[in-house]
Amino acid sequence: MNIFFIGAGNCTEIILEKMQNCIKKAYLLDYDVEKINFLKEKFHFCIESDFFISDDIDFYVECASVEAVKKYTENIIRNNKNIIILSSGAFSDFDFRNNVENILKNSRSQIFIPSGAIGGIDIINSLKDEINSITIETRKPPLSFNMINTKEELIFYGTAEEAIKNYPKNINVAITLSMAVESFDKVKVKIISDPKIIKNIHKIFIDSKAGKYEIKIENNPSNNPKTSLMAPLSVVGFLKKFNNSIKVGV
Ligand SMILES: NC(=O)C1=CN([C@@H]2O[C@H](COP(=O)(O)OP(=O)(O)OC[C@H]3O[C@@H](n4cnc5c(N)ncnc54)[C@H](OP(=O)(O)O)[C@@H]3O)[C@@H](O)[C@H]2O)C=CC1
Ligand SMILES: O=C([O-])CC(=O)C(=O)O
Repeated sequence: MNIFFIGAGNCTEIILEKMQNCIKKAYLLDYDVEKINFLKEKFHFCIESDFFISDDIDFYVECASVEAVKKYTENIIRNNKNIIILSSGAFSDFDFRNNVENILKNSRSQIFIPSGAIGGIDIINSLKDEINSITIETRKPPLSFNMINTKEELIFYGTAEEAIKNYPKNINVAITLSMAVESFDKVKVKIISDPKIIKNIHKIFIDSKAGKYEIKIENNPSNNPKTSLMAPLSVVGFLKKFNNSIKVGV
């Protein structure tokens, strides 16, 4: 398959590594030419590229930033191409979300938001209308927040929308949950900078008419300490099972 990557950083490198036997051509766009050159050297099927739309491309994959999602998605879906988005935080912007939904009404495109650094989206998909409350508590080492606190510190408590405004590279997971719940008011977010841990830990508490659920995820970080290794692996998992005729856990 041919993939256009928006962003040539940490997640893109991991996806390329894991998908190298399945990718024919990987187009790379990034502000940083050195990152592109590094990946071109490592994976010979990589090609530096400006943004373009082509029938040659099977998937656009965004592994860059909230801002990049806002810059490129509308063009991609106006042209009936599919995109996988990791920086799901972009969807907390009402105008952006609204425009995308309107364009999709007349487009054959699909937007795929992987579960990224969390799990339990299957539970939410099943219970959506039954949920009374949902909270995510995210705990990461201080380095992820460019902090040097020596004691545990609650650095944010509030809505998912406010959380992603304050921490656009650390809490996309809260917007992924909000998209799954189809409510931007319901998901409450706690963010803790914790010097005692080396993992990125997400706890999700769901109270619903069908039952109570607590999901704890202890992620190893990737080379980017803000980003859990599971986030790019969720894209790999999705791409590998996309063409399967039997889909499990849908
Ligand atoms: N949904 C989820 O569960 C998760 C989502 N994420 C998100 O995934 C994204 C990728 O993470 P990761 O690979 O670790 O990040 P990296 O910083 O390693 O790589 C992102 C690359 O994209 C570049 N970039 C950003 N915006 C643009 C743009 N508009 N045009 C061109 N290049 C751009 C960055 O350049 P520069 O450094 O100069 O900005 C950087 O080189 C991040 O937004 C992260 O927050 C991460 C973890 C979990
Ligand atoms: O990788 C993680 O653990 C979560 C993350 O950065 C995000 O949601 O933006």
